[in-house]
Amino acid sequence: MTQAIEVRDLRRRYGGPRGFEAVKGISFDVAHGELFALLGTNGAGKTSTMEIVEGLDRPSGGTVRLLGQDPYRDRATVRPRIGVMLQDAGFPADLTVAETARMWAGTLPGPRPVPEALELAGIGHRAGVRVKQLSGGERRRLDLALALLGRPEVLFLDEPTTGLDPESRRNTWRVIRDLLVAGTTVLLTTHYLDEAQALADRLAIMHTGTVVTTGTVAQVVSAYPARISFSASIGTDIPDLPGSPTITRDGAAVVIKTDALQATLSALLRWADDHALPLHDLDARSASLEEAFLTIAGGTR
Ligand SMILES: Nc1ncnc2c1ncn2[C@@H]1O[C@H](COP(=O)(O)OP(=O)(O)OP(=O)(O)O)[C@@H](O)[C@H]1O
Repeated sequence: MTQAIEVRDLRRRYGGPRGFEAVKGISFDVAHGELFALLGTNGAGKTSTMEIVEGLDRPSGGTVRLLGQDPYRDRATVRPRIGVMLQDAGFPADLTVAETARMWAGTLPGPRPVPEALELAGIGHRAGVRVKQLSGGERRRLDLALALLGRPEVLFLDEPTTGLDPESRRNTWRVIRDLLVAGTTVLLTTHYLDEAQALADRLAIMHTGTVVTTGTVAQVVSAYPARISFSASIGTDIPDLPGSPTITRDGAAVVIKTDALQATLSALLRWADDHALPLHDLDARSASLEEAFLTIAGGTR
């Protein structure tokens, strides 16, 4: 079966052939019904990538297939099958929520009933309110409702929960999960790593226009070392430990990074027991998505 989205060696240069290359030859696939998250530092190229996959922009190099078609050239046939959550849909602020949705629905073939889309996005209770009176979070929900109006097969969500309070974020996550269960494919950008962890089947971490790592959360995280930290009396000699860990000390604070958490930790605890040495503030954990991200953002991998 073909993928819902296929991106091959995608490039996007701004300002002509000698201009700035914001996306430097990236490749990824998104299967039907999958949520793929693009993560990355500011300016990494996520929005540039998203806009090309949506068909808003032409690549400077490489190819993109969206639902088997070229999203830029075949935009007229692809557009009705996708939903894009715009940051600011640009409707008159004097219209009410329901009027805005009806106006948008008027441009779509076979849209959902407006009340259904508003309820789905959790903004049904504000249907009669003028857009200019909505809070920032309510605006984001209206943006989501508009994206859902066309019953999209592929949904593009560019930072969908930025500015939402924690409860609204979780409501939006529920909406997204329900859409995935119903078979919708989702391409998401987010700065919230917990959002990617909660929703993404697979993800890519971008940095300065390239994909540095991609895979499931577990696959991405497994490439980074686990971390053990504790405080020990200054002058204590830490023994050789299995797993070839790197050990750094700052006064009494010790940080051990290892690819073999269980073996390193077991040996450390045995050694501490044998010497009746208390390890204060002992903490041991596998790498997190945040650590992988920060390592990449810091340019150390
Ligand atoms: N129209 C444009 N003309 C020139 N440069 C642009 C244009 N759009 C984006 N860029 C540049 O391309 C790079 C990538 O921008 P992009 O918006 O794709 O990054 P991003 O990963 O979405 O960042 P953020 O997380 O800050 O939204 C940035 O350096 C940006 O300044």
